Amino acid sequence: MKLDIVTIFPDYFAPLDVSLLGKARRTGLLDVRVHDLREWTHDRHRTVDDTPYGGGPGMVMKPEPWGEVLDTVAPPGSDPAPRLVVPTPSGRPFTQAMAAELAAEPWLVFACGRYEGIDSRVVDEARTRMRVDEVSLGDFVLAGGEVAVLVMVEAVGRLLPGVLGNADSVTDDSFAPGPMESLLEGPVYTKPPLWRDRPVPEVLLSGNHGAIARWRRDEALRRTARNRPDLLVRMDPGSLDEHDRRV
Ligand SMILES: COC(=O)COc1cccc(COC(=O)c2cn[nH]c2)c1
Repeated sequence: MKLDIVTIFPDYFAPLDVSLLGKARRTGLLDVRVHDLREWTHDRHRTVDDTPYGGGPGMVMKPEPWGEVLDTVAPPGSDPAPRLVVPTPSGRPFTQAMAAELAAEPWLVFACGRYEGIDSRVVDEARTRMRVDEVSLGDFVLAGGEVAVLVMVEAVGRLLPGVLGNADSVTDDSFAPGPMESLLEGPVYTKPPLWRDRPVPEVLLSGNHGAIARWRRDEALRRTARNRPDLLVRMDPGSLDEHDRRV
């Protein structure tokens, strides 16, 4: 997969050289390129922002540099065209399903907004020649898109075959399709069996895989009911059996 990231703070993406994603880059699974938007400015001060039309606080990112960098990074007529992903508080919610969808794309371009945002004509113009997704990571405001892009690159990158050591840990993710879909992960344990007078739940040491699976589902249901009741109401009632309802 090819990833292009456009930002005024390229150093934010140094972390992509470490850990899993660093290995994926070195093995060629991921081809990540970071572009400094200021290289597409032509004035002495390398200006990327200006005051908002209609007044109001803060600054808006000028359209010209964005138009030029997107023309360079994703020349009109590129085939396949890339998918442009723009993190923004006013976007569609980013979910595991969207991460999986993006992981199937051959080429993603991430645009990191700053200040009050990017001149809206940039996204409008980009839509004429590529798919554009304005994506929100949650109901909060960051100073810019860089951290949001790091989150999305990690969420997408770990789904790429070969990037993660153990493919199984992707299939039983929270929110991954299957019987535990849209349930939160339950508690996990490892050695020692007793730690500061706290034992590991007996069932997990029993070797009774049916009982272990049931216990894990019960714990996932309990945690979901406690922390994310909204997920439970969204679940298909058919996927909850009599036992589930009593948990
Ligand atoms: C068209 O898109 C834009 O103009 C994007 O502009 C901005 C401006 C400021 C900050 C950000 C980063 O995104 C978030 O803060 C964010 C995403 N999810 N939750 C919070 C982006």
